[in-house]
Amino acid sequence: MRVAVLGAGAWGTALAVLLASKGVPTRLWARRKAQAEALQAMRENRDYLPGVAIPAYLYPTHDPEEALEGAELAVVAVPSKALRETLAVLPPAPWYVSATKGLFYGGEGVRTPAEVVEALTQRPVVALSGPNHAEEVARFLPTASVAAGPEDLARRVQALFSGPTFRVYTSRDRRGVELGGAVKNVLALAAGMVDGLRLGDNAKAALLTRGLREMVRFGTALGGEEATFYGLAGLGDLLATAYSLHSRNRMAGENLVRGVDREALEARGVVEGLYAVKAMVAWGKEQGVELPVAEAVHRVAHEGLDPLAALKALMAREPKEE
Ligand SMILES: NC(=O)c1ccc[n+]([C@@H]2O[C@H](COP(=O)([O-])OP(=O)(O)OC[C@H]3O[C@@H](n4cnc5c(N)ncnc54)[C@H](O)[C@@H]3O)[C@@H](O)[C@H]2O)c1
Ligand SMILES: O=P(O)(O)OC[C@H](O)CO
Repeated sequence: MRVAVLGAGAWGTALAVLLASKGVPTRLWARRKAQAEALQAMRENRDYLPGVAIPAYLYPTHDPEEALEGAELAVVAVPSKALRETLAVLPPAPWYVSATKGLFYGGEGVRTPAEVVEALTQRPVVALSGPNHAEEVARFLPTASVAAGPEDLARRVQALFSGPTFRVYTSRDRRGVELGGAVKNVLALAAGMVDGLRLGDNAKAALLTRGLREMVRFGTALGGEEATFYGLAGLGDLLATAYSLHSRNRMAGENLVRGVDREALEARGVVEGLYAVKAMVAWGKEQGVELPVAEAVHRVAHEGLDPLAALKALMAREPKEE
């Protein structure tokens, strides 16, 4: 039994390290040949996950055929913006685990990464999501995650990834699990703005609590179960990201406040919240649903509004019942 991990960024590498350290033969597909060669030569991913040794059972490759050869399943861990083009260049796997966090909005409404993988491959897909920083998972710090999808395959993912430092729960609510993982990135951008503006603990707690309500409103309207958003893949991931020094989303919020330009925001890695917020706001406008925190993040990140003005506007909203 072999596993293919698609995407040699921080998360793909961490998941591949986790599996290979359990003795699971794992092939890690890197988009760039030079990156695969560097991983082979140095046995370390210096660009995306420095300081973590690559175990013997992990084989990095740029060759699509070699990556998927004999794989029981493929774990998709590329940024959401690269999902379609990645699946287009790779041979199919029997089934997939989607570890990408993101949101798409188009003619078919809101789509999650697992839904996109399923539509493109016509194979079963389990989503794996939770409060999971690659830097900590790869260093074997205690972590919990959720495998959501068809029950038999979710259980298979649970058995495959579980170990002394990685505890996997199963869920049937794949949509809710993925919506939680996408919305928390938008809220983490807002949390980073509060941090950058030094507005204090009260402001951050208020923003995240109201943001959680927004996650529930958005997520249940799209078919997620309310309890999912109070679980690991919702509240759990929101806490891990919004208070983290690792988080690229939270850090991007801080950098937006400092006037760092849009291109430079992704210098430390992909910032999924910048894309997810577009999908959220477009959906909210079409459905006539208010999403005040997401709209404020959108105005700052994509329309150039001053962050302080956006936060003041949130405070000045019409008084209401909690
Ligand atoms: N980093 C984490 O802790 C973490 C944890 C859970 C989930 N995720 C999710 O995993 C996904 C990947 O995140 P990451 O942290 O590994 O990103 P990263 O920024 O560390 O790495 C991105 C990787 O994608 C590759 N890439 C960039 N553009 C590409 C393209 N157009 N086509 C193919 N490959 C491309 C890069 O070469 C790189 O290998 C995101 O959706 C993220 O939200 C990340
Ligand atoms: O670094 P971030 O902000 O993409 O967050 C990483 C993971 O999603 C945390 O669970």
